[in-house]
Amino acid sequence: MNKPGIAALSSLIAVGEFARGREVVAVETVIVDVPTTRRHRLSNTEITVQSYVIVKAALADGTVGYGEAATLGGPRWAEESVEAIKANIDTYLAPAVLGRSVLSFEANQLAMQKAASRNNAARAGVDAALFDAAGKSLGLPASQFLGGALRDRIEVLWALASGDADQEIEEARAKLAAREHRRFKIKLGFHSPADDMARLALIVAALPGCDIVCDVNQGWSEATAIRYLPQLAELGVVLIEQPLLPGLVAATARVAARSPIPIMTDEAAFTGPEIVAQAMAAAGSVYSLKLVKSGGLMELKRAAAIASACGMELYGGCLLETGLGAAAHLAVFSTLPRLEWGCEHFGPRIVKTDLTNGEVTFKDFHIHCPPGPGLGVTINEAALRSLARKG
Ligand SMILES: O=C(O)C[C@H]1C=CC(=O)O1
Ligand SMILES: [Mn+2]
Repeated sequence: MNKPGIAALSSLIAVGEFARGREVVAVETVIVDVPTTRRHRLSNTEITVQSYVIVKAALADGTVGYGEAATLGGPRWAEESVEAIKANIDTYLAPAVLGRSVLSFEANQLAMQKAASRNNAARAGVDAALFDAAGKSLGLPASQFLGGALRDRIEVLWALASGDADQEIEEARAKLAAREHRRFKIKLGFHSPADDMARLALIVAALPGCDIVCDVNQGWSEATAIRYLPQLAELGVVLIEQPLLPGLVAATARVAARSPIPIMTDEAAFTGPEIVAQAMAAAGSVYSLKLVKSGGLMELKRAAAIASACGMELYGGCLLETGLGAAAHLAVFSTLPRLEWGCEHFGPRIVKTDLTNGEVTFKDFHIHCPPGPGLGVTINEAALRSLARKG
């Protein structure tokens, strides 16, 4: 059987009346450096400034869409840095989608995958801008292209990550009092395990009734994880995220087998085959969904389907995105048949200046999906200009 090429598929769809005027005519990028409200520590990096690449896609009909590619601490959380993301979008990904119909979502993603392998955050940034432009041009929310929304709000967790228990308790109490968050993620692995346990015990005692998730960001060995599992269980921790290095699949599976607390796979699985490998090895029973891992909105929805089919529960992960990146995730999360663990898109509140005009809102412990066309957010152009990296 002859397989139609990407170009042929794209033009097949592009003959439709809806495609007219909806060709991508420009893709521009800018790096922004956004200070955070406090130091955010992980086992292997820490930040006081969050850097993103903001992607602007323009259509022939004059519509403009925006997307965001997030990083954490330079090329530390993952291999992509904002400098590399910008260069690879400008040189490879933008030319791959220019001239194509913005409505050819699958063909555009395939063209980007052909132009650059991996580069998931970069592809996700362009993909989000295209979904935003497509939705704004047609007056439809991006979730409509993904099967339509099943929910308009999602329970949202807040991460405590200064490393100072007193500060963290005060921060959590303020979030509780404002009825914004009642689930908290504690970052572990930057203090000694014994110090982390003492810090965790103080936080748990100060927050009765709150769900506590611990993210080790690969900071422990198998032996350390096994040694501290009983204490984590005793403290009532509900989920342990990425305790070991991604390559330690068998060791993580042994930890999972002894753990009364489910293990969540984060950095260990970006692609579909990686998700399947983790699930088949029994190394994780919950999967953290992130655009920077999956490379696009449709791809993120596929990752959710793969993880679910393997029996994993789903958690809406983040990389401290602004309202723009959060909205791109919410467009997908809102359409998922299952999202057992809610999400953690606290990013718009940890940055000192959000890049949107506040369409993503936090109320009654939920993040509310912005209902407008495209990703449902508009860009605060003055903030974008003032935070854009110069030179
Ligand atoms: O989960 C991560 O590993 C990355 C990031 C997301 C939330 C947070 O506190 O850190
Ligand atoms: Mn994580």
